[in-house]
Amino acid sequence: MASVPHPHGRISLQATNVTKAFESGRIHTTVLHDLSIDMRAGELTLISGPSGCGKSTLLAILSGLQRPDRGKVTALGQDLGELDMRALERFRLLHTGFVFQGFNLFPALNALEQVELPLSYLGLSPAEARQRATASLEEVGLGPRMRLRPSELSGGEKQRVAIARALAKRPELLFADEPTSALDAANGQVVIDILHRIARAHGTTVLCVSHDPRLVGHADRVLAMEDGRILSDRSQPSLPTAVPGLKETSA
Ligand SMILES: Nc1ncnc2c1ncn2[C@@H]1O[C@H](COP(=O)(O)OP(=O)(O)OP(=O)(O)O)[C@@H](O)[C@H]1O
Repeated sequence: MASVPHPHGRISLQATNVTKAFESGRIHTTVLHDLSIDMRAGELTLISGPSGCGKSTLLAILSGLQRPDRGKVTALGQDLGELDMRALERFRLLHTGFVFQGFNLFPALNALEQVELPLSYLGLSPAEARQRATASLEEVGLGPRMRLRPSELSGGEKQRVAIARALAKRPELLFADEPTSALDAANGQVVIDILHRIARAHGTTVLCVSHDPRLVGHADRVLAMEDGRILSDRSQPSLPTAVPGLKETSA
């Protein structure tokens, strides 16, 4: 698998006139209204907004997990609507990483094994998988703790394992759905700063959705969403992302 890094600043992910509705019995709810946005490589974009405004649905559509009813999603130059289910799955495997609120770790595996496991699906040899997994865990500051299982790690550390697992695939697109909501303020800040550093260091397009207002200052760009629409779109000078214990990587 050769994943070519998308140049920093280049538009890498785009939604054009996307509409999505759900039917529940006789109730028809339009969750996304003719929404258009684009995101750039090397940036952390935060989509913030109240519960139920459509953030997770938008993330699912942008990542190819769901299809829009109308409109188009272009990821890394590929119109996702042109891909059948199998091709879409392959696209996601090769190019995307996900981080979720609940970490989604296997209780019986240590941190190193959690990160190695998905690399086998990419066809990496065990030696390559180990080398990549180790590098990713070191990058998120967990080098010394990589032999520990989830029950032996704090919430913040578990989320860092989940980030390392996504990072080890070297995805061009990294999606995070409420990655800090199970964490206290300090750990939440470390997690968002790690995601920010990944965008910078690897040219990754990082899209994070959250209703946590504390994250706003840590993103390159903040899209405020309400009732299925983008209300404001603000780029901002980003804060330094020095995280104690993290390995420095060059951009
Ligand atoms: N599969 C589905 N079937 C029916 N309704 C759905 C489905 N998925 C989402 N919805 C509805 O769409 C609306 C938006 O949901 P979504 O999860 O995208 O919002 P959100 O902004 O991410 O909320 P939260 O911050 O609480 O996670 C909600 O009213 C939800 O009930």
